[in-house]
Amino acid sequence: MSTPTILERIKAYKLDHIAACKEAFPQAEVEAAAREAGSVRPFEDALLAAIHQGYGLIAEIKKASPSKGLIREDFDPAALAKAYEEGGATCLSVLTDGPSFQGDDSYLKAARDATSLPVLRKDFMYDPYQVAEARALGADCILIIMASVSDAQAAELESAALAWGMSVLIEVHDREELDRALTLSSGLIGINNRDLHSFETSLDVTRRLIKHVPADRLIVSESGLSGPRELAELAMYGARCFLIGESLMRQPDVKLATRQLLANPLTSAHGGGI
Ligand SMILES: O=C(O)c1ccccc1NCC(=O)[C@H](O)[C@H](O)COP(=O)(O)O
Repeated sequence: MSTPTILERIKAYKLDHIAACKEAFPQAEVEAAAREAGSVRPFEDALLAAIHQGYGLIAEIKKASPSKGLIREDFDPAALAKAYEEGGATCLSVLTDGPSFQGDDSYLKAARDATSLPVLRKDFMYDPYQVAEARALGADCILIIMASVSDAQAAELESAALAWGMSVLIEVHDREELDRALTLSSGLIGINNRDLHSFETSLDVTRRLIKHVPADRLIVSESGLSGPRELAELAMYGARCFLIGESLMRQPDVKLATRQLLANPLTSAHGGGI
């Protein structure tokens, strides 16, 4: 038997974790908490508005990763969220997975309470229970990783999120996943430059897949992005939205780094769309 990849290992412990959570907090209780969570902040609409003036940035609060280990020692989710907001980020992404990312549900709440930005719960979703849980925490968007779910699971997760009024970011890494994603209704397609089985990361993934995404979907290029030049280069291919974690988390001044990243966006006046 071959060694499981990181994504397969994450899925295995996550399914155990979901079963344990369901024992401890029955679905009806979590749904009641989700109904009390207050209004949803418009995640997809915020990105659509942002790209009229520049780039849409989903700035990620990420303490550690399986590929890099600890990324940021001085880690205060509320302060980081504020720095991102003041630096001009459009939305936040908060990793809530503990075992692989040193994340925590409380980080999402802290980050969201500290800003007015819409927030993505960045986690590995397999069950509508987690969607209700995400809403109960205050999340405005969930992630569906096509590499880790069946078509039926993806549709079930999407419809649960839409029923809660949330946005859905559907993440793909190859053509087959993209074709499957396009059978769903969400307008947000994340092209992950990182292969979640091997960790190999290349911006060629965005360059290759972007031309197969219909114009009515909003593309978010994710992972391995580190500077304005890279954003401008992908903007030439038609990407206007970016999800960035590690390179911003490694900056001593997160607000300044965010501001500098967004300062001179490539606009249509420069041309665009190769
Ligand atoms: O970041 C990882 O090493 C990783 C490994 C396995 C599954 C998921 C992983 N990351 C989750 C993400 O999607 C990224 O945090 C996100 O796209 C930001 O990427 P980056 O800017 O490279 O931190």
